Amino acid sequence: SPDSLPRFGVPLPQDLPNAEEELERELDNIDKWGMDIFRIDMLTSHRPLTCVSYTLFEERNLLKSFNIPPKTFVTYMLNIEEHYNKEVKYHNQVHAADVTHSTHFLLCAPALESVFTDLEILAALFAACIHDVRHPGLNNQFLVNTNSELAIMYNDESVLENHSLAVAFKLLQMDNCNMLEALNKKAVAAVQKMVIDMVLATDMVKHMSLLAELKTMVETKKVAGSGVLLLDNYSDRIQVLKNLLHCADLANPAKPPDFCQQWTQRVMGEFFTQGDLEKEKKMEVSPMMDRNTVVVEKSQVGFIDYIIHPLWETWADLVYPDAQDILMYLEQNREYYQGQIRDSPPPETAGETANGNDKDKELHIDLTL
Ligand SMILES: COc1ccc(C2=NN(C3CCN(C(=O)CN4C(=O)CCC4=O)CC3)C(=O)[C@@H]3CC=CC[C@H]23)cc1OC
Ligand SMILES: [Mg+2]
Ligand SMILES: [Zn+2]
Repeated sequence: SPDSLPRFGVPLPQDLPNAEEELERELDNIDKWGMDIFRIDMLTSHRPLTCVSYTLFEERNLLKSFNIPPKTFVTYMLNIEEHYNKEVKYHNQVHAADVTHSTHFLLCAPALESVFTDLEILAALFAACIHDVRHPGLNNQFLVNTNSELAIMYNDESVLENHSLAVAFKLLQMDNCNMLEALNKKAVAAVQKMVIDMVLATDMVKHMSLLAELKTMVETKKVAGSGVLLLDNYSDRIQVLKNLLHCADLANPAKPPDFCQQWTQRVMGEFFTQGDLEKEKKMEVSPMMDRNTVVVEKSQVGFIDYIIHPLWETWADLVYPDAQDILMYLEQNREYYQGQIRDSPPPETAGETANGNDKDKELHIDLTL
């Protein structure tokens, strides 16, 4: 019947004869880290978020568990997807779909089996879907420095993250969009609080404190007899979910090389666009955003060494040995970028060269050779 939903929630491109079977093949990898979200974006006419979230909610039986009418779920998700910015090169609906899929994968870790309730899983997937909605392709610092409407609205505090949350909960109130309508008030309040806590934790200013807490949790890790994590209070449970979403948001360098490199191109495209705008406005250009000075490969090595590896190494300890393959991809990608850096000589110690000779003399010798 006309009002029945398409199989994957979204209409498929008419000009692709076997789009449905191609899409089915890609979605067969939905429980694998290497699922090709870029191909799903293409096969769904750029609605990967609705397609992936619908597939995941069906697979996890969350629509039935919470009496979410499929039509309502899809209507809401299409609405959310529409509110991601297609012109933004990185923080668009493909990133949201990718983070939602990565969140699902991380929740599947054996160390987390039966640890989280369906309500907590719904909250985590929902948070991933909406966490960057209405992202303008500009960072918080830019919005604050330019006294933007958003920065004033949110008093300079996690401006983008607050905005995404407000938009997501506002859209729930639109016609036929309230996917949480069948939940009782207490459950809705619990989901809303968890989603707010998780999305606010994706603001990179929270990274160091989040990682420090995760390290403490790993050091004092309580494990049940079956080997799964023991989390017996809200604070510990939400702390793991915050870090899980943060890891999913910082998963690009830990993905198969060709996906990692596509994400790098996209994020640098977005960063350089902001850098150009900062130059235009005679502002100081933000770190990693000056297309004339940035060495992309060096930025990736620095990003991996200072941010990504410390986080993922700690996460991998928490769920040991479930994230070992992810760590492998991360180390492989780090080596790739390190190898791409035009071979600069090894760092010299002050005043003398690598083999201990006096710099000037060696330079002299070179010149006369
Ligand atoms: C695929 O590649 C990237 C994907 C996402 C980001 C994000 N970056 N950021 C901050 C930018 C400023 N930061 C740094 O400069 C960190 N840093 C150092 O301090 C030394 C070297 C280095 O890179 C912290 C992260 C974001 O805030 C984005 C939004 C949320 C999550 C990650 C995103 C960066 C990527 O490649 C550099
Ligand atoms: Mg964000
Ligand atoms: Zn994000």
